[in-house]
Amino acid sequence: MSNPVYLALDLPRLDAAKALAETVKGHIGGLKLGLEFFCAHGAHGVHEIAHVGLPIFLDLKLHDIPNTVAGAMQAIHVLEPAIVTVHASGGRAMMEDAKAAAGEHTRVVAVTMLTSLDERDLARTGVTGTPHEHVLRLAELAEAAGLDGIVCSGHEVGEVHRQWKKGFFVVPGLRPAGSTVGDQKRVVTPRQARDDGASVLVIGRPISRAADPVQAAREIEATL
Ligand SMILES: O=c1ccn([C@@H]2O[C@H](COP(=O)(O)O)[C@@H](O)[C@H]2O)c(=O)[nH]1
Repeated sequence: MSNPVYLALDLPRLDAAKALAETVKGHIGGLKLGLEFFCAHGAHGVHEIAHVGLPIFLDLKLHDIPNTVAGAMQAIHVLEPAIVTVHASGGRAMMEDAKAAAGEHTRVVAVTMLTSLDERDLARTGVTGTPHEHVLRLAELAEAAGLDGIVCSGHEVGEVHRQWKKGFFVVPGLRPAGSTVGDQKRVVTPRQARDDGASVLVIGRPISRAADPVQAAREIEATL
């Protein structure tokens, strides 16, 4: 089985991001480039990181009208990402058009409820029900729209996996036992998420901010 860990390269400097990726590449399965990276370094930065030789996950969390999101998906074809994110709350038509516009080898997955939110935060956005109910509802919508899977926390992935057997599940908000949680609220360990059916484990700061990132990545790998 290939390594399910995608390292989130949320670093401001391209040279530092590339050096970190090169250092830990033997202990991870892919590299996740998010908004911070893409806003700072754009397509050039993605090409640079692609030279490391691991699959690239473009976590752009696209959320706009269907025509605009489809245009953005077409524009990133050339970067050949393995995975791209859109927001499920953008609606079914937007997700359908995003999938139709994506490259043949790109998995399109929908962000359901950010792992930095809890039930109280959700209620404040005007959404009724529990995080569980909200995630399951959006997972159903993403499946109906023909997407490959969703992004959710480790709290929900087990139930979503039972309901969507062939889905592809990306789980961030992962913390090895005893590590700093930071701004994340719905967290589980990497092992727990994998056991509950996660396809991809997104891990950033527990590796990138560790005193020894290789050792941190190795220790996570050993738990899986
Ligand atoms: O719900 C979500 C969706 C995306 N993310 C992203 O994952 C990483 C997590 O980084 P850590 O340092 O391990 O907390 C980050 O790039 C987020 O943008 C998420 O955390 N939650």
